[in-house]
Amino acid sequence: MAHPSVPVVPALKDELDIVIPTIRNLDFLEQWRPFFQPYHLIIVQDGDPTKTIRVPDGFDYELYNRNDVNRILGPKASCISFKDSACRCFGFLISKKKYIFTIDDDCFVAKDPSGKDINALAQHINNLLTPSTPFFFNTLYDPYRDGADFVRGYPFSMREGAPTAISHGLWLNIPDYDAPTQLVKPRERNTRYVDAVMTIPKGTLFPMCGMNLGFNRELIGPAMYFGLMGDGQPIGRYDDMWAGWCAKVICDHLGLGVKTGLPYIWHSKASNPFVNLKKEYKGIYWQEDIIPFFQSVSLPRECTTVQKCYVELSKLVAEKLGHVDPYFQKLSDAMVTWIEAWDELNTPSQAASETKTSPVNTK
Ligand SMILES: O=c1ccn([C@@H]2O[C@H](COP(=O)(O)OP(=O)(O)O[C@H]3OC[C@H](O)[C@H](O)[C@H]3O)[C@@H](O)[C@H]2O)c(=O)[nH]1
Ligand SMILES: [Mn+2]
Repeated sequence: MAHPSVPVVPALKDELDIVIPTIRNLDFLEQWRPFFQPYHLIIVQDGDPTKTIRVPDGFDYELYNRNDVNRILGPKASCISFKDSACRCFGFLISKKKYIFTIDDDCFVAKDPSGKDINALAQHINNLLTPSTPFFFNTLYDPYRDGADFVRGYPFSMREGAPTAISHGLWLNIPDYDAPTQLVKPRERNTRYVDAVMTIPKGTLFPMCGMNLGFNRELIGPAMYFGLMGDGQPIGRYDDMWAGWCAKVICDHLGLGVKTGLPYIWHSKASNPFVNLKKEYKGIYWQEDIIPFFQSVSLPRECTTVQKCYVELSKLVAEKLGHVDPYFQKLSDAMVTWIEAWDELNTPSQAASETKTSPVNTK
């Protein structure tokens, strides 16, 4: 029990950045203020860099537009998508913190069945700070949660679990459906609140959605590249999917865990299914080749770091998916550029020299 006179410091206050990709004013932050205000925000402004993005007063943030991306990365900026939410991964790159939470600007505070506001950030932090169980499924779901445990038959030698790299949250109201599903079910809303957090078993892929996502940047950051999407690219809305597939095979290889389930956010805006179909359609049939590729990936023992795994994966992408479309050679090259940028920005000497055009705003 915290002593009343000692202020409670929010968990990971100085170890976590909140990354928001945006093309609009960030009024949505007003609803998140009780939960987000103590944390530093990294706002990645997409689209026209001359447009001013309004951020509510009282938030500590840094804002990067396309001019900043080009200035900081130089030629390596080619790996950061333009006019697609995939641009958010620049925020992952430029951050210096151990943890990241990323959220879309049309995601609001949801209420649990008791009517209480859900602090999605606190739940992600709890998910990330407790182990995962990728090697043996616990049928009572998250065994580290209050009121739960490992069930009978769960090997005691495996109850220490694995470090959690990713925490994948869900959405009430507008579900993250692909365009064909949106088109045939335009009025479907997700009203089902499932009170569970599960570890995605080792060897199983999953469709990672970027709108309500937390991860440990030190464990898996270099794999969280959201690919080449949007302007000038033949595909969109597969940014988070690509990152999730790459990250999951690397987590499996390195013995790290990925959780999905709580927390929920309230996803308020359905994007246009016709526009989405134009962005997605190649991905819808390419993924019939992409998924078997990721299911077949076996990374060599010498790949002991995320960077080594990722570069090895980029070679396999070119080799095994190059026949699908020339895009995959471009993507393979961009994956290597991303790792070069990651290592360049995250070596102490270089990182310190980065300056920001937009002054860091304090409360
Ligand atoms: O060109 C753009 C368009 C949007 N953004 C920002 O990205 C966030 C998501 O945008 P939005 O909510 O309009 O699209 P959704 O269809 O709901 O997004 C889902 O599917 C695509 C992605 O995978 C995304 O993560 C999913 O949530 C929002 O913050 C926009 O401001 C952008 O940066 N550039
Ligand atoms: Mn949305």
